[in-house]
Amino acid sequence: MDKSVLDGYVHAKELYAKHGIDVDAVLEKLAQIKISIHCWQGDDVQGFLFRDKSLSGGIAVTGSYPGRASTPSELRQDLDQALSLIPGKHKINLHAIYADTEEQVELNELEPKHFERWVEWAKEQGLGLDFNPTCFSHPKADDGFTLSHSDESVRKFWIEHGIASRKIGEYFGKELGQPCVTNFWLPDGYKDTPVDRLAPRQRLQASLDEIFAAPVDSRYNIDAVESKLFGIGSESYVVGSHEFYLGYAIKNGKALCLDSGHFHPTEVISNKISSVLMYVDQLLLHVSRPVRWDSDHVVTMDDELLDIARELVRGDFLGRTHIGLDFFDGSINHVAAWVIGTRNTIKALLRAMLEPIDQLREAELNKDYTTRLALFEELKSYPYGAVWDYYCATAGVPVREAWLDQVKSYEQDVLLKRV
Ligand SMILES: C[C@H](O)[C@H](O)[C@@H](O)C(=O)CO
Ligand SMILES: [Mn+2]
Repeated sequence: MDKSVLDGYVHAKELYAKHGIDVDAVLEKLAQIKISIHCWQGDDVQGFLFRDKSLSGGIAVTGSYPGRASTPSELRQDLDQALSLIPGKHKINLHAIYADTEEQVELNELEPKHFERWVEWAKEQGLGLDFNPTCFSHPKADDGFTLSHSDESVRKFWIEHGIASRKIGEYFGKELGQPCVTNFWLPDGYKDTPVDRLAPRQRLQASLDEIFAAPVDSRYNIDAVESKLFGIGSESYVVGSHEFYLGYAIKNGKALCLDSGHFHPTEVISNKISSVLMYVDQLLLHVSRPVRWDSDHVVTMDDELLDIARELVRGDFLGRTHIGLDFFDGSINHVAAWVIGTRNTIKALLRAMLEPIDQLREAELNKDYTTRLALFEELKSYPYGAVWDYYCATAGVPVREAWLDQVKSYEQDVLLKRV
């Protein structure tokens, strides 16, 4: 290890120790945290099942950076490259449209066998897998409705897809020895003001009830539901709103997914975590970065990312929270996007773990808000970067921006050679 990295770490350890923080213990804990890295950043949410179908569901990728993956092997190759630059062992989050099969298979007919190659690869790499039914980019979702559709045959198709998805999740969990989180997000909603806000929600509830009634082993598969405020084309009304899913998750013992881009622009999910976890057992996060809308920008070290990490650490919620990422930026190198967003998320957790929480809590309880504020501010310039560098070095991944050279070489050698 570079001597300056080690020296920096030794100095940082001393400073944090003065606040009672055992930095070595923090790093051991950090290494246990798995981030669920979303496969869809790698190919602009295109998938492999319906290559001619463009992205729908009110979400959008902008940018045409060259080299995006167009086969499952390419996507895995790119993920391997990204993972070699990210410290720790993580999970990969797949959508149904990422099935690796030569068969022309419909979404409601998907089976574990269509994902065998993903499982093989995950085993080789020591990764977990998460899953999502894909309720968009499909002819049966073209009018903007899926599980809440008023046409029974369309609704049935999506119910079957939901059941098939949970079985695939169960298979992932069983094969990989760690539960798979299967997350339900659907775009259903109206562009303009509806007359009837209730009936679609009743239909969605009935569909979910039917999907979750299918026997699936909860040791291997965890069901999650994800709300949204609005999408492109569903600006006035979204069936699966926050209140709908919060209620559904509490009533039915499901995990709730909070996506940081799915609320009003000034509303933050960091402030929801402690409340939600009082009533639901497990939380799924889609860490993203909304810029003015649900734009799914790459996660940066901004205040909200830090506040999310702080809430998870201060509330001791890491054991009940599945931390997933959800961004898709087609204007930059696809591998770099994963590396930047994932490293930032882990780094934010590290920063949160390096806070003298007991000391801060004591100041707050004693109404010594001066000390609380002074510590908050001074801690901002504590040398967490030196701890991060040491963590990367010991995990065998590049220190600081050295990873960028590797991504640039990979771009030259692999990405730009793709046709
Ligand atoms: C592709 C994802 O499932 C999707 O981004 C969803 O999670 C979402 O956040 C939609 O806005
Ligand atoms: Mn999401």
